[in-house]
Amino acid sequence: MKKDKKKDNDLTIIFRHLIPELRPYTWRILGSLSITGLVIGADLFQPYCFKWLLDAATVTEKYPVILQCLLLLLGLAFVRTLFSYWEIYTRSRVGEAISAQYRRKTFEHVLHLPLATLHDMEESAFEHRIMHDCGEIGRVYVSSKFLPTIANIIQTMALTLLILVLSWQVGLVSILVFPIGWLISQRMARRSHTQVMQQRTLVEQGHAMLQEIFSCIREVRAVGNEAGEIRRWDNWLHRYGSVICRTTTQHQFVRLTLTHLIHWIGLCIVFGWGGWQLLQHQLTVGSLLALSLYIQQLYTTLTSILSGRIETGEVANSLEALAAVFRLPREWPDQGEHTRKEGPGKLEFAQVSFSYKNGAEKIQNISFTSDPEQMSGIVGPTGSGKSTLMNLCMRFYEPTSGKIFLDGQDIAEIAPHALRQQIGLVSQDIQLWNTTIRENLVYGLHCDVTWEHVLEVCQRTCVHEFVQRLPEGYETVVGSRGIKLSGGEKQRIALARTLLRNPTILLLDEATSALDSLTETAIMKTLLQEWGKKNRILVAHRLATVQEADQIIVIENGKIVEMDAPQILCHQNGLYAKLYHTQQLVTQKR
Ligand SMILES: Nc1ncnc2c1ncn2[C@@H]1O[C@H](COP(=O)(O)OP(=O)(O)OP(=O)(O)O)[C@@H](O)[C@H]1O
Repeated sequence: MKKDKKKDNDLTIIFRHLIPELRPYTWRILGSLSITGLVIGADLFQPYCFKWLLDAATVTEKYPVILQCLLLLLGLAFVRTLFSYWEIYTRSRVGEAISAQYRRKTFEHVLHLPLATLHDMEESAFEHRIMHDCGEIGRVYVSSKFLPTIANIIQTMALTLLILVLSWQVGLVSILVFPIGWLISQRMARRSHTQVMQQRTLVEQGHAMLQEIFSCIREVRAVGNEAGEIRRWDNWLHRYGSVICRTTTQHQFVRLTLTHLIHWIGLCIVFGWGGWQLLQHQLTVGSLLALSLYIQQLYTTLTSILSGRIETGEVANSLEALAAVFRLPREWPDQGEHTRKEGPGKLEFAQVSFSYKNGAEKIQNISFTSDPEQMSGIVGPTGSGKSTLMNLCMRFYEPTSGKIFLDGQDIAEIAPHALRQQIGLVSQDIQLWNTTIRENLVYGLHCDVTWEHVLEVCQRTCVHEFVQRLPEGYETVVGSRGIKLSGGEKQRIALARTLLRNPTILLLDEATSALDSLTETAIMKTLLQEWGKKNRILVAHRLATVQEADQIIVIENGKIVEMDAPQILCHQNGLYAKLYHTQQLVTQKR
């Protein structure tokens, strides 16, 4: 995902992108912080109890006070434990709610991105945004860093005040350590931002690689390249390992150094100065103990603030990555008319040209009309642009020039959502959901259909024929992407699924290529007779599939080279006749 050239400071990124998103959770955050306030209160009270206890033992020598202080401390410990549980719970709830809000928003946005945008991206990138980055923001950052940091800042201020009250000289000197720590952490935060970026890129590459290997597992097995893939994976592991090792070492080093160094320096100051004040009888033993406990607490909160500061790089990266996703323009509902009255389904291409991003023109100046009740066949050599034409009809891509009209209306003025309710596409690459055949058949149906109607369509598309032989019939689970079905079975389900939506225009892109001739003939008969009122456009390599078509459009290198009825074209000396005779020859030889 592209990033802006000018880099913002990570705190600026957090303020710009995260804070506005927290607004709906203001009350929940305030509730969580109030509980944190109770925990802080208990922490602040504890050293004072010890001071009273020690002063009672060394100065006033009152044993009952010691017992009272001990009871108070034990009570405080139990109450604090309860408050802490409640605090962690409310904080996690806020964090999870924010993650869920980001996940919902990102998922919804990605679902509405144009196909062209989705195809340009690494498939796993969006998955990573939704699963990792959204979790990073809410669960990791807000619940365990952002809210604790606010609490730590409040606690730091209270502690500073208490220390100053107990001994202002010790207080002032011990606070001086903070600016030094802040400077170190600012520097580390900048470096960490870059390292986190490297880490993120590597993680995404790893995800993409795994996804690719597992989706191509048949090919890996077929060519026996398991060793090659293991080498590729090892290579990634090696690169990832060294980046993680470097980042973790630096993080841990800074965190430990800050924690130990600051603690030690702080304690030396307290006991050095405090000891001297004790000798001068300006401080009691109880006050010295309370001071040292407060200083310990102060430095613990300070180091949490500082290490939290170093780790802001990670969440800033996630926020920036999500902001980049949100900047990608949506396909719908911003464009075109949302609802549309159904027409007869006349489709007209008027001088349409198209090129994929930064590429040569794959469709050049194409004009043709396909009328209702007509069957048009599109044929041509592989790579000539037939599927691209289908994609343009569906508005998966926009023509670079020219227009496509549906019943006289430019499809650029119709919202893709409304357009696609009228056009049914069965594409070459059939995707089935990993669920039952029944659920696959009715997937995405907007209108109510009876099971009898589903069965009727299944019979016409020869689905019923193979499903009834399956032990679990329509309740058979088809596996991931329909892996448990044959290519022809998948095609039949896809065809039935499209016909159930009852579109006005049917686009069949090699939709029967995997069927045996008998099944294909039966389905073509249905298309000709039962669905004869629809505008049907068939892309086919096998010319027998389109021999009953009213017109054939022959495409070569993105241009229409011939267009007429098949009976006429096969007697001309063009590309269609050449393809036709070659296929006949091959069939005769067999
Ligand atoms: N998403 C894409 N990005 C860039 N180029 C593409 C994309 N999809 C297809 N192409 C290119 O566009 C050209 C036309 O492809 P298209 O799939 O439309 O051909 P086709 O006639 O349907 O081929 P086939 O008969 O093999 O299915 C090809 O050169 C192909 O490489």
